[in-house]
Amino acid sequence: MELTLDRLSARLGGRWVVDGIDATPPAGRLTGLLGPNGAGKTTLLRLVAGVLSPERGAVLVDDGTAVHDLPRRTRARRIALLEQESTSTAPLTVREVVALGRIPYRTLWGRDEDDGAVDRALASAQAAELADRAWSTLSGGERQRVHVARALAQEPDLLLLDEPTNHLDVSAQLSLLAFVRDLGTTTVAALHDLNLAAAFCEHVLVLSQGRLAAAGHPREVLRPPLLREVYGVEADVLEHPRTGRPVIAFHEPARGVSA
Ligand SMILES: Nc1ncnc2c1ncn2[C@@H]1O[C@H](COP(=O)(O)OP(=O)(O)OP(=O)(O)O)[C@@H](O)[C@H]1O
Repeated sequence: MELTLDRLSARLGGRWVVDGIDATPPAGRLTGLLGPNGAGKTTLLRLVAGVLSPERGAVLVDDGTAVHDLPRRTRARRIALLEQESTSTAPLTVREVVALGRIPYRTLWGRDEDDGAVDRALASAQAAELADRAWSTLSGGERQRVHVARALAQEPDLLLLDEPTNHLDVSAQLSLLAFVRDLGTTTVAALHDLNLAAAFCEHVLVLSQGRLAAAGHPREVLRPPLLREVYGVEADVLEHPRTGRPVIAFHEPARGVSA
């Protein structure tokens, strides 16, 4: 899906939390949404998903249709949002949780048009072995994989992931991001781990206090002056010996000096 953010702005609690963002995440690729705590990443993802309405500007898809003008069912089929720390307290099995992602595809009689979609999504998210478990008994990392499966079951054209690697061990983090990168779906993922973003993203957007501080390929964007300005950290940026991508080696903060 083609996606354009056009002067996108939203105010929460009387403050501009997303402030005039212009951006074009590349279609069919993985874009990392970066920035310190409170920078506006979650709010931006919710605006793009159409869950929140912008106060100014717009989110445009395809030939320039505003996300908010898409019919509800179309939006539910085409855009999946994996929220941070999604919870579900209902006594559901994992398969039932993933099947919630298929609701926009149910016919009037409640039948899914594609009864293989749930199994495909479970397999892709490496959660197939959890299918018959009770949701409430899963570990944090297992729950995260199931949430990813639910978003994949929606078979969206635009995948929005808020900290998808939360709770995942290193192997699961690498497999998830490699999978999402190779999916060919326009994906925007809020990430805190800059080295994961550097390794897997084609494009990164860096937010700072609601504004776009930088955008581009991680190699161009993730440089020491930007890391200092946006995150208040010192770092050396090296080159990965195998991939040529940036590897960020952070310095310890100086004692007694706050960022
Ligand atoms: N409903 C709300 N009312 C008032 N302020 C809000 C509301 N929701 C979010 N904010 C504020 O907006 C700012 C941006 O929040 P947001 O959750 O988008 O940031 P984030 O970049 O996702 O942060 P984190 O990395 O900590 O998850 C924060 O300062 C937050 O306190």
